[in-house]
Amino acid sequence: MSYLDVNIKAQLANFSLAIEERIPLTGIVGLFGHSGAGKSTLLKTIAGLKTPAVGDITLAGTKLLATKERLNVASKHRRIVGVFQQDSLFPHLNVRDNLLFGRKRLPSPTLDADKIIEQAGLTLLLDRKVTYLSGGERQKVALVQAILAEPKLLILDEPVTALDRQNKLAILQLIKSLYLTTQMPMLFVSHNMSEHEFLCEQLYVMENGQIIQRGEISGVVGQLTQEQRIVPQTVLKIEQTDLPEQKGLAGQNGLAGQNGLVQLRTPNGLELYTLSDRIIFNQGSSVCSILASDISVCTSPPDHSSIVNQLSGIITHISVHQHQALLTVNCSGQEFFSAITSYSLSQLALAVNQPIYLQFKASALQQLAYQGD
Ligand SMILES: Nc1ncnc2c1ncn2[C@@H]1O[C@H](COP(=O)(O)OP(=O)(O)OP(=O)(O)O)[C@@H](O)[C@H]1O
Repeated sequence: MSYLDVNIKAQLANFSLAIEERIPLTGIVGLFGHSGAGKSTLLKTIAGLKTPAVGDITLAGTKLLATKERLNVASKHRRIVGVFQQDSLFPHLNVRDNLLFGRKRLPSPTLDADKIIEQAGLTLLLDRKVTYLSGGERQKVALVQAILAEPKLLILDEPVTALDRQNKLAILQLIKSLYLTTQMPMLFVSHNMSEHEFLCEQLYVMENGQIIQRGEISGVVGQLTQEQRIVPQTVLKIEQTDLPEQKGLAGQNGLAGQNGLVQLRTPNGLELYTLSDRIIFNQGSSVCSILASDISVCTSPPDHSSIVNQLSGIITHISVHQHQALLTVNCSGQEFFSAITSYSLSQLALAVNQPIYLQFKASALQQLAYQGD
């Protein structure tokens, strides 16, 4: 396994950055932090765009910075490429030439460029000028351009923040599928936890110039919730909506099913209900979320309940902080988060590995983003 080792100290006016971290480059690694936490400063330092007062940075065994030895590899030689909120495509070049730009410098490229361009759905756009692309298409080109430069580390710094929600999921899904194809080390930075939950297995959390949490995403999310730093939510991929009565468009965006309910199905076969005005219907896949505070639990199957979403699962993790408890529950392979009081936790005598029933209203299931055809 390769690592990104960062051991740096920097002072920028009133802001101090102090990082001492060994980050395993496996899966897409998430970096979360609220505005001003120091994410951009850290990324710029890793990429060689800022030099800290003291420190060492080593990427996959190659030393990039060692201030004691006066070693500071120039940014352009670090083999670290970034994709940002705003792309920096060359306006005078077409899509093909933009895509292949960074590749020219590679002595022996290993990725199959045609295959990746096809995977990203860019083949038909190759001859088009980038000034004639939509925002989502431009970001796809920026992403594939970065991947085709075959960096040792790809930094994705808020890459979907500037996109409308219709394009967000398409780019997130593309990042995921390109990671699976290339296994390229990726550091994904965002202040949106849903995006991390969708993409990352490992998460690092920054605050005040330091990494304050690290580890497997569900554990980190649980911890942040308990400390009331974030509102936790379950993020679900939705594969299809398939009630036969969902025929005919209602309103601008949605499909009206029977009683205004729309049935959704996840890839693991869970069938859930939402309200027709909570979802933009499209034939493509979608992502929905439910706040942990909207999911309640029962130790026996709920009977005669008005709540339409009822699932059975197994408790896999419980974390308690003051008067709040966060349960992680596995239902047919999908993790759900439920926030309950520690009073309910003890009243119901809940424990890890215990079978349990979850309930949440249709109105609690909201769409995060959707992908068009
Ligand atoms: N050149 C500089 N001189 C002085 N202070 C700076 C400089 N660059 C950044 N800062 C300060 O460092 C802190 C961290 O900024 P940074 O941009 O790294 O945060 P961030 O987590 O990336 O935030 P955002 O998500 O809003 O981009 C901020 O308080 C910022 O004002």
